[in-house]
Amino acid sequence: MAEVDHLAAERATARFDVEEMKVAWAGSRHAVHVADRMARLVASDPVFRKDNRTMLSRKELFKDTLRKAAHAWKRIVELRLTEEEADLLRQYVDQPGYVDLHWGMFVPAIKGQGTEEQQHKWLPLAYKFQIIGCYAQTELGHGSNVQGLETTATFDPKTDEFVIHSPTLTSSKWWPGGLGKASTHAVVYARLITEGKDYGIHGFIVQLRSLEDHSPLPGVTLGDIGGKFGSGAYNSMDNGVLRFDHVRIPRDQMLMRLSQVTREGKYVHSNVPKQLLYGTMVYVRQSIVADASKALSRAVCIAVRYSAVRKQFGSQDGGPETQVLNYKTQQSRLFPLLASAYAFRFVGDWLNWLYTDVTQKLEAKDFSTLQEAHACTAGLKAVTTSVTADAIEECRKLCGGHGYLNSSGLPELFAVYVPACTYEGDNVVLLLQVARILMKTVSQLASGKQPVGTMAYMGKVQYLMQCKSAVSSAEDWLNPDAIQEAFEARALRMAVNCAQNISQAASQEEGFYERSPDLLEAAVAHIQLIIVTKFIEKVHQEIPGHGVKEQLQALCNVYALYILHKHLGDFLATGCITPRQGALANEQLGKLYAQVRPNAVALVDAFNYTDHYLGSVLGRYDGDVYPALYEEAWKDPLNETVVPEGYHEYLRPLIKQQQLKLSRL
Ligand SMILES: CCC/C=C/C(=O)SCCNC(=O)CCNC(=O)[C@H](O)C(C)(C)COP(=O)([O-])OP(=O)([O-])OC[C@H]1O[C@@H](n2cnc3c(N)ncnc32)[C@H](O)[C@@H]1OP(=O)([O-])[O-]
Ligand SMILES: Cc1cc2nc3c(=O)[nH]c(=O)nc-3n(C[C@H](O)[C@H](O)[C@H](O)COP(=O)(O)OP(=O)(O)OC[C@H]3O[C@@H](n4cnc5c(N)ncnc54)[C@H](O)[C@@H]3O)c2cc1C
Repeated sequence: MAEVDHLAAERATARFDVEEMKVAWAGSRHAVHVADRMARLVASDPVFRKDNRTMLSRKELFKDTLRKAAHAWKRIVELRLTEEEADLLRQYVDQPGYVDLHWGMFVPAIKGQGTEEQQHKWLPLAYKFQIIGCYAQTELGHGSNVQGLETTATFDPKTDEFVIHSPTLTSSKWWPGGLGKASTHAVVYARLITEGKDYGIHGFIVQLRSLEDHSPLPGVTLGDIGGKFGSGAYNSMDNGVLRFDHVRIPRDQMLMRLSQVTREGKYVHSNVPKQLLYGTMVYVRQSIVADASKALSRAVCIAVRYSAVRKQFGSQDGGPETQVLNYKTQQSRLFPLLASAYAFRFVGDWLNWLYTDVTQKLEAKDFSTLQEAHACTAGLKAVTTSVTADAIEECRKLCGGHGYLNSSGLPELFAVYVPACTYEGDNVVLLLQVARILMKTVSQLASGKQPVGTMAYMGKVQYLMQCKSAVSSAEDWLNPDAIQEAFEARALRMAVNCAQNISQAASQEEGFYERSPDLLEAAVAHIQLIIVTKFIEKVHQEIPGHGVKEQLQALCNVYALYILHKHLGDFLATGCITPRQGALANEQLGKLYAQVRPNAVALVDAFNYTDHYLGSVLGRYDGDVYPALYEEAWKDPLNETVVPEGYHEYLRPLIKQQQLKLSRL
């Protein structure tokens, strides 16, 4: 802990119990305790140092990632960490690497799509790192369109094997994390062909590299796809390319939980929806929502603390300069992001609950909630990642010039985070999936079918299509029912408008295609409603700790009214509220910002991040920013010598030449 706390005065103005807010943020006292322990374990270990990361070459960075992953594993084994502790430890190491895909996709794919026998065979190997796996789905030619993948897996009944082949250049697997250099195995998605028939995409476990010397197995060509956006950042990951030339694998390496190929080559599909093949993606999408709140809260923590330290311009009478956090513009840009971090945290918890519930139902062969799980994971993944990526960049701007320095932590955080808008489903593609489900739900309303889950509000169609908001003062917008009604009416009316427009087209498909920009907006409105609803529900729960509930209430209102203000066009165009009511919402928002202001630093302290995890001189807990910035600059390799390399080759001759010219004049 720092000797002098430059943010002490800020912390003293907090009107709530920060320790209890930590519990509300983490989910339980146990969660705070474990996270704290793991974060400190990582921060105190020199192997996990990361302040020099942006200065390493790609090769050095990759080797550093291998070293950290091996050391993390050693610590996990030595300390006999539980699964929960090990996950947290990896999170705090905070360096993308092959282990993310090994634990995050390879293992879940086998768990979700492998038979019990297959799980029994492969999972122990993966759990002990006797094999390292990745998830090889995307190809050079196709990523979003999974049904369009080209790799083939043709069954050969003579040898009881599948022949895995890449028939074209565009069928090369392209992007899988961990594939380029680290993985020994992959779950490969390929078109299953048996008895001359193409049965579409299925998963297969394929060994890629020797377990003795790591060389590629015969028929396998593979490597890294090259450098990516930003210095350091996601370049620690070996995203890879992979081609197969008639590689043979035993039949029992097809993941056979959902469908099987018999010894004779008969294709048998179990009586389950074929979309269960996409289960690993659904699992990862729900975890990405929780990750969004982590990335967003990190950026917000840096920007809030620095805005409290940074001062610009004096008062009229030459008094002390003003903390930039006191500028209303700074507050109106920053506090909605702070509120969004909390909103995403709580909707992430809810989504995790939904996912667990759906998984239990699927195990009991109840598939009724599959569509709800798909719509919520796809939509929330899309909205939370898009907002977070934009917000990290906004936090960089909120930190002025210093935000552009690598030592602020923000450039790297942005570069690591921004592909989340693309991986696990491009956000536009995912929102169009939500829109399709919305249109299906609207079309079923006429038949009297009652929508369920997060679509249930659509059942109130008669009321929501004609209701008028009763808000008549700014304070009325603090009523959760007023907020809920406005968001429900906006989402439903946008969906119904789209459905009406589509119905006028020559065909449903053509109408959907023509109206897809409007459909995106309708999907976003629906997802924002879910986030607002889950935040309101959270605040309705019993929340212990002095002032904690009040702060969360204020943040919930900030989130909802900020969205209302930002998307005012939607609310006005659908007639849910009047321009005057829109103005009242904005007035209330200003009052809420004033309420958040004295609590802002304490609200980011409640994230409980160590300085190591934040990785930012601007976001330091003690607020002692300037000496740290100054010191950090000297660590740059350019400052290793006073006279730079290249001086004698390029600078001196140039200067001397000009001096000579001048002396001749
Ligand atoms: C750390 C970073 C690591 C990154 C890793 C990666 O990126 S890995 C790579 C990540 N790659 C990607 O994320 C690729 C993104 N692309 C995709 O996920 C799919 O290609 C697609 C969903 C866009 C279309 O799929 P399609 O052409 O097969 O389907 P369709 O549109 O014709 O709809 C047919 C029906 O299926 C339903 N349904 C669809 N999905 C699901 C689901 N998950 N669950 C349940 N249901 C689902 C849909 O609602 C519809 O229902 P209806 O109306 O019949 O009742
Ligand atoms: C960092 C990173 C890690 C990754 N890790 C993995 C991994 O481990 N394993 C793996 O298999 N894959 C991985 N991927 C691949 C990733 O899943 C795909 O890139 C992603 O699904 C998007 O597909 P695409 O690249 O084909 O984009 P495209 O679909 O080609 O997108 C291009 C543009 O077309 C638009 N578009 C596409 N279809 C439609 C449509 N129907 N309607 C309207 N617009 C459309 C998109 O919005 C986008 O603007 C990774 C990607 C990245 C960037």
